[in-house]
Amino acid sequence: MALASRARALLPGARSWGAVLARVTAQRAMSHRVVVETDAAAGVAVMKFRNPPVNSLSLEMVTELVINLEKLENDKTVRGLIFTSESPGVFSSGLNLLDMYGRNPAHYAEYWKAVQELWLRLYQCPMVTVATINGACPAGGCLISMTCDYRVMADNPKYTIGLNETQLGIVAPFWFKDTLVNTIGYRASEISLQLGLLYPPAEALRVGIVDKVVPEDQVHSAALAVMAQWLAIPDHARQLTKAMLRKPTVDNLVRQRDADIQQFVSFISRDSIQKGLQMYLQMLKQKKA
Ligand SMILES: CCCCC/C=C\CCCC/C=C/C(=O)SCCNC(=O)CCNC(=O)[C@H](O)C(C)(C)COP(=O)(O)OP(=O)(O)OC[C@H]1O[C@@H](n2cnc3c(N)ncnc32)[C@H](O)[C@@H]1OP(=O)(O)O
Repeated sequence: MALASRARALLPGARSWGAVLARVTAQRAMSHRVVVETDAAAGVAVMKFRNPPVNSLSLEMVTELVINLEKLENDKTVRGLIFTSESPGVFSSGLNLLDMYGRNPAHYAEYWKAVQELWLRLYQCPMVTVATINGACPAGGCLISMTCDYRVMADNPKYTIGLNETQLGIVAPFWFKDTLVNTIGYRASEISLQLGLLYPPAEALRVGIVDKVVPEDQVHSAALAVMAQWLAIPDHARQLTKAMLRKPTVDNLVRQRDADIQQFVSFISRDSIQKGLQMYLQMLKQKKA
């Protein structure tokens, strides 16, 4: 789908092409939450998250990620893509709680559609994708990294990774669960998802939610070495294999996208869930104080 069509699909409030482009352009002009650096000779791009303070996946950030991904997919010189945080400490704090709290149903629906779109695009990405996890990586941050072909994590015990949704009193949707099961297996997912576990690096490696743990100062060179290994495989063979492996999981969401949006809107709008999110946000503030 062309960039403008994608933008229009993601920004349903906009009534015309001009409005879509004006809105996207305005978002871009305001800030760049995603920085892309491309090494054309190596055929590798690095996408850095830059959404202070904690790289939360706000609607604007998700939209920028989707637009940048589409641009890179259309650039035939780029075969590999590395995700990382521009500022070590937090890879991504996950979905933006402020897009899920205190908003109206139309906003929740728009947000969820954009999050679905990001996952669908990342999970089916034809490029080799490597997550360089150089900070905390809960919930939606973990989801993004699990969509990648390979995960390298910095060996810092302060950093944790996992789907911790139940700890917030919310439920990871089925496609988050499917992605986890595909990554660490069914039994480990039963334990991990119900308890909302966040794993420090050594445990993350043991359970298989990351593939490699390296000293913090080597995390980027390790990701580049992994990328070189994967890029040695002919693209067409690797891409078809990836598509074959991931198609059933993708189809599962594609079949029920609208129902999933409705379920999200109805779940997140519940008073009890809103109350829980409010308390969680307060807890984050108090922890800081
Ligand atoms: C049955 C049907 C089901 C259908 C589906 C329905 C439902 C829902 C599914 C939803 C799936 C959700 C996925 C998610 O990703 S939810 C987000 C989960 N994220 C977290 O739990 C992480 C929370 N944050 C932290 O743990 C920490 O902030 C940190 C990432 C470890 C970084 O710590 P630190 O550097 O110490 O920063 P602070 O904690 O001080 O935070 C700085 C400010 O940032 C705000 N913050 C943090 N995380 C988020 C976030 N995810 N979204 C928005 N804002 C966030 C924090 O409140 C501070 O704000 P302040 O400066 O105003 O106090």
